[in-house]
This record gives sequence, structure tokens and C-alpha cells, in this order.
Amino acid sequence: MDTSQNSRQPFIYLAPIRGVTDVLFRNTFFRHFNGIDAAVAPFINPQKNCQYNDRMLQDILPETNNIPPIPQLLHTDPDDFLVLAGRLADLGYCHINWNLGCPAPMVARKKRGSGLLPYPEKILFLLEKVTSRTQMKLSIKTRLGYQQKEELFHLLPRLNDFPLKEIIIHTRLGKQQYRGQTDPKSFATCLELSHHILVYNGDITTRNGFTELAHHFPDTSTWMIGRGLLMNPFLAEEIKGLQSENREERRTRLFAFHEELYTGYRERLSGPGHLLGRMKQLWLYLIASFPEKKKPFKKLKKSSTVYAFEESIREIFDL
Ligand SMILES: Cc1cc2nc3c(=O)[nH]c(=O)nc-3n(C[C@H](O)[C@H](O)[C@H](O)COP(=O)(O)O)c2cc1C
Repeated sequence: MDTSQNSRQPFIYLAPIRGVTDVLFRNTFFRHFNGIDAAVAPFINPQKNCQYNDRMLQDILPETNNIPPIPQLLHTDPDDFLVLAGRLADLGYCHINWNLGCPAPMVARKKRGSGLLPYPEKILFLLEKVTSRTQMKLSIKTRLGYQQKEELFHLLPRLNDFPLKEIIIHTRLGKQQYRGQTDPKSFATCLELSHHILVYNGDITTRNGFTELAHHFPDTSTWMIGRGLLMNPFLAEEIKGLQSENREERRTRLFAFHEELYTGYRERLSGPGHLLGRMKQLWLYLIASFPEKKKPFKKLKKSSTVYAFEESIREIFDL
């Protein structure tokens, strides 16, 4: 094995996408596609005074994850954070991620996720308490700010003395949700302000787009991709130059992935409503791999029975 070659390869995280990248998705994805080095799991629902039974942690239980992900916490109370961190340590985890990026209004209103970014003192308070009381590696996933990018610009120098594994930055503001442009220029400013390893995240959807960013940020070696991988599951292979199949072979691999995922959800989820809801959520992105299939996609979105859904899948895959 040529390790010198491997060491030049980017490290690529699969981003957490709640409602899509759950344990079944991650296991299936890792079995069918290459190029992803690790995954951050969607956030664990924060609870107060809770011991977290296995059911609440089912998405990240090591025995059901073929490749254990990095569990993500959304707490803002240090004591509650530490209870969950302790439970995760007992499960064998040694790296956890703190979500300072979620923009959902219900979350941000509670000063969680990106809603905490305008309150740096609260962030520092949690970090002081948590980092002094856990041995686990802690990383942060954040945005440029909630209202304005100066929020992160002011925060980053104050994070320099904390023992953080890395800081993943989705280069949007919380108030943008998932819309509008990302802001790679601000990532350059962040690199100047932080002593930590910074991970770039946001709108990497093509190999060329990745190459352009990598050219701008030659010292950045770790990247996170979410929707780009859902739109094109071969993207990490393409970025790493692992992929050389023709269109037909790609379609065959994609279908095998889809079949396994669909079968898995059919066994796990009760009732066609849940099953179709889950699959349609994925297809909002995956349809980008089938640009000429607008008509069957319309049918897929409208499908209310398993029969109608499966028929539209056959049309999309030309079966
Ligand atoms: C539907 C949806 C759910 C998401 N859930 C999470 C989550 O649980 N935790 C998190 O840190 N980010 C979450 N994100 C944000 C993504 O991880 C990622 O930061 C964002 O989509 C930008 O990266 P991308 O353009 O590569 O997708 C979510 C995004 C979407 C669209």
C-alpha cells in the first residue's frame, strides 16, 4: 500500500443529516460506496436529568454500527452534557461532537445549535466545565454565526486555549438556514483566527467544486460533505480518484444500494407512511443523479402506496 499517496488524500466526513443519515443509511452507504473516512451522527435529542436508555441511543449503539460514528450532542447545560458524554464513554466512544450549528427555529430559540452563537459566554462556560471533566476528545460543528459572521470571528480566538480536536465550519449563518450562498472567504478569515484544525463544510457537490476549494485552502485536509453525497453517492470516490466505472455500472451499484436500504427500512419501519416518508426524504437529493427522470420523480413524490413508489423506482432505474 502506498501510504505516502494516502496521506495526501483528503479526509472526508459524511455530514449528519437528521432524517436521512441514520444507522441503517450509514451502514448501507459504507457497504456500497468508498471514499468516506468517518461519519458524524445526527444529534441525540437533548434531555434534562436523563440517563439515556439504549432505545434513546439506538442510532449510535456500537453493536449496530458497522463503523461507529462520532455521536453529536446539542446540549447547552454542562451537567446534562456531561451525563450524556459519560454514557457515550461507557459505550466505548472517545470522540464526541458538539452541535453549535443547527438553525431550526425551535432549536435556535432555545439558545441551542447556532442559536447559541450570539452568546459566547455561555459557550465558554460549557467548554470550561466540560473539558475539565471529560477525557473524551471534543470537536465542534458550527456556522459562521446566527445573525452575523462576526459572531464566530470573535469567538474563535477565545477557543484557542481549549483542547478541541477540530472545529467543523458550515460556511453559512444560522439565519440563512440552508439557503443562499456559502461564504468560503470567511473560512479564510477563520483559518487566520483559529489555532485549531478547521474542517470545511457547505455545498461541496462536485469534484470540480471540491478541487477549487482545496486549491484555495491548501492546508485544509479534512472536509465534510452532506447533501452532495446524497445527490451523488459516488462523490467521495470521484474526489479521491477511486472511480472509473461507466454509467451503466454506476447505475447498477446505485440500484443495489437503494434496494438494500429500502428493504432495511421496510423491515424496520411500521406502515407505508413511515417507509415512504423516509425514502422520499432521500430522493429529494438522490434525484440529482437522474436529471432526465423528472416525470417518474413527480410520481414518486406523489406516491401514497408501496406499489406506486416501487413502480416509480423501476421507471427511474429503467427496469
Ligand atoms: C435535513 C437536514 C438535517 C440536518 N441535520 C443535522 C444534524 O443533526 N446535525 C448537524 O450538525 N447538522 C445537520 N445538518 C447540517 C449538515 O450536517 C451540513 O452541515 C449542511 O447540510 C451543509 O453541508 P452540505 O452542503 O454538505 O450538506 C442537517 C442538514 C439538513 C439539510
